[in-house]
Amino acid sequence: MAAFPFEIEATDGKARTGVLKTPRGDIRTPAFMPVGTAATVKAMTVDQVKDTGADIILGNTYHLMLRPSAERVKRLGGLHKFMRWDKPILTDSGGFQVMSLSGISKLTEEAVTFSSHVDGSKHVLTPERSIEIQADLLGSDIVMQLDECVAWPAEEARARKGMELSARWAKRSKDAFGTRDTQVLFGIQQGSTFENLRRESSERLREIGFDGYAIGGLAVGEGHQAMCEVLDYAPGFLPEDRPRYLMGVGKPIDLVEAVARGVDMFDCVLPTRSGRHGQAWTWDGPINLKNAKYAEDETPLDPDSDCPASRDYSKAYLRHLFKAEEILGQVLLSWHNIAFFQALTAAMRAAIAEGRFEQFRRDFAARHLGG
Ligand SMILES: Nc1nc2c(CCNCC3CCCC3)c3[nH]c(NCCc4ccccc4)nc3cc2c(=O)[nH]1
Repeated sequence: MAAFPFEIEATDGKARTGVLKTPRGDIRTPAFMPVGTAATVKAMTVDQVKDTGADIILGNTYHLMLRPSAERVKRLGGLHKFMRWDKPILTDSGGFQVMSLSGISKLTEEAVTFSSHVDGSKHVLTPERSIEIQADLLGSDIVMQLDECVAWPAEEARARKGMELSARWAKRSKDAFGTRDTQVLFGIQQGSTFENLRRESSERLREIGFDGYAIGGLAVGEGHQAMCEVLDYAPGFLPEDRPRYLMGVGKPIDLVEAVARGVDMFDCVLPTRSGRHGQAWTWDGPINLKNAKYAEDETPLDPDSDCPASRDYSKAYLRHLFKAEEILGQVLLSWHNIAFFQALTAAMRAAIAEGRFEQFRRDFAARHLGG
């Protein structure tokens, strides 16, 4: 019996809508998970994040093990208490962040060793240590195996090596995790853009057995089309009765096209990162609020939204805040963008439940990409 029941309430083609039930609360899928890298969803309070409708956020092993250290978070009561977020938290295992953030790093069968981008100190991440940090010290609800995300493009032989290492680390992660009744472990499918490797990766993960399955190794530069081509088959290799989480994705159109191919969960820094730089995501596509055309535009970003940042402030005011480099601009736009991503997933859940997802998908693309 899975530790977290996943109830699929409706399907429409390959798209699914359901609920992943956890001791800290239900996660409605399709779900967008805001990224809370250093124990904060940047520029937002946890009450604002909750206000957007987010059911779960991400925490980050890599950042928190470097600062303030996982042991200190543990001594302070764990990540939920530390940051005052009482709903579910999913933590990534840290390997991906090492490869993309830290300077010197070495990857062997045993571990990833690296020097901190904060103070240059040396650190070691093994599958076992990552599980200890996530499950025992941070106390996250959904734990990710340590994996190797192979850079794109990759030769098949290189992609196979990374997939097989990740599969061996999946086993070590599962053994270290053991059986727990209030936390779960997700495996991560690898294999770059090779269908046979993706299938093999999935078979190895299913043999080991996980409560949920992530699709890794994508959104690494391959582009929307190539990602969709992999998603035409990769989700289907994973158990259909367990959640499928596409890591690091993505733009609104990526979410819609991935849901159409059977994906349930997403995370991306895009809404918060682009918000801090003045980019607002809307049903009519992204807009850059620093653009002079908004200088006297008194309309809000979305008058129909229940998010104050989207409904109550004029584009003229938001533009002013960015031109004046006022912190409030970053706060309001992060809030708006997260609220938009939550409104998008809520609209997809409703469309699937009502059997009209294909129409939603066509209408969304026409309006959002229409220009
Ligand atoms: N374990 C693991 N993590 C991956 C991640 C990190 C997901 N977010 C983690 C959060 C935890 C805290 C930080 C992030 C990925 N992120 C991306 N693309 C991001 C692309 C992107 C980059 C910048 C802006 C927008 C999109 N591909 C990913 C692949 C993997 C993977 O195979 N394995």
